[in-house]
Amino acid sequence: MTALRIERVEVRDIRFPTSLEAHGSDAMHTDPDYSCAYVTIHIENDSVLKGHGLAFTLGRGTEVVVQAVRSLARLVEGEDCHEIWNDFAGFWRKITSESQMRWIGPEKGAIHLAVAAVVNALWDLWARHENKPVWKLLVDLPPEKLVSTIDFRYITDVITPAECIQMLKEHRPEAESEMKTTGFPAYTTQVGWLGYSDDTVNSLCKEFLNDGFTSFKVKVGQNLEDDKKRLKLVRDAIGPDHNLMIDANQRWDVEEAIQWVTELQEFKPLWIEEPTSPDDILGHATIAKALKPLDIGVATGEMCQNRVIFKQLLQANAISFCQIDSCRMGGINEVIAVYFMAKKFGIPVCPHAGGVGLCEMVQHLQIWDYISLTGEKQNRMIEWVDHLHEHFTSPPKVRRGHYIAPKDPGYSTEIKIRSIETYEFPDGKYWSSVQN
Ligand SMILES: C[C@H](O)[C@@H](O)CC(=O)C(=O)O
Ligand SMILES: [Mg+2]
Repeated sequence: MTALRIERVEVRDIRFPTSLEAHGSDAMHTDPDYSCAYVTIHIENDSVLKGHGLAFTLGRGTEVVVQAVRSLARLVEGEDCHEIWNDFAGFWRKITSESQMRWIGPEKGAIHLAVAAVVNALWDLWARHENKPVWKLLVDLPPEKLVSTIDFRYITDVITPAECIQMLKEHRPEAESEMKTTGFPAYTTQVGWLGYSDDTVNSLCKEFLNDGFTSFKVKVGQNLEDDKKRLKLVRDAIGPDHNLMIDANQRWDVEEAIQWVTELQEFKPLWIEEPTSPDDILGHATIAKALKPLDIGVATGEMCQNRVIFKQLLQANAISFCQIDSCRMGGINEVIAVYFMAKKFGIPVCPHAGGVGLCEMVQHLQIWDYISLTGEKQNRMIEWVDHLHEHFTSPPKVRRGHYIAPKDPGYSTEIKIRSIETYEFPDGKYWSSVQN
């Protein structure tokens, strides 16, 4: 087999000025500029095959993740991709456990975001090399091979490689064709950004209902009376039978969360997302117990730093919905470990996708889950936000409120050159024009 040697890991700071129109705003992140550390892996003597990966950020601070990618690059450059893919868990452990760098994590924060960007680029490259979209690569890998990509350190008390291999289904061609035609259910957060006016919220509800959406998420947590008004507006617009979810983005203390959400029960939220600190496992468990009689579930995960936190959330009965994020943990290798654990605990995964490039990635993971792991759609949906897809070479397709399985090879993470030239920070055309 010809070697696929990694010549260079290139990383860029890309920032889109979404804060200008309050896109993506919530109770804690009032002015996000959807951004990313964007990685391109170049292969020696090959100008065509490249891998693209990203870690989502909110603007300021992206430079820290970019620097972290540069620090990791020396562990990646010069490696042969085939050797990485043959022992992906070993490579993952090498870059997450480097004896000096692990001190600035371990497996959390900026260094772990950098791991995600690099690891996701390696999966994109692998899928392109196989000429398949990532979901299909995941589906087609023999169970032993797929499971061998996971580093099980810290989770064997809950799940083992043998159990994961057992869980994987035989190939299901009918499920594949269903994903290519009907697709997987989506929900929208578009109607719920905190900085949007009531008129905008109202017209977006109508637009998404017309597009076939049946589940809607709204931001809460800044002001209780405003939350009530906003939720009444949305509930009236979508009707009593559609799903309404609420998201506080870590705004409250534990008791405050219980009281606030209790005040909102009349709007019948399906879940309260990120009620408190993402690190507070027992706090989530307390909230979940208190809200159970109200039939309101707890959802979290977009800021869960690694598989260990997810493991404990599941062990503690702290969540009813598990919200993996494609680039908060260390890329696909770690995310699928969480899918396996969620299946074992019977908790549905509803991936987080409010950001740039996240809808692009998580569709692959959830479609794999449906085809190969759980075969379930009940209580499962992929978040959809309609921002910035025009900057990607393979934007996701959402039809009648469903994600349609992507066809293009890779992880849908390649950003168009023109967009890079415009939005690279600080010297791209857009940023140099606003700074002058
Ligand atoms: C800052 C992001 O837009 C965040 O509000 C996204 C989020 O919480 C979600 O999509 O859920
Ligand atoms: Mg959220």
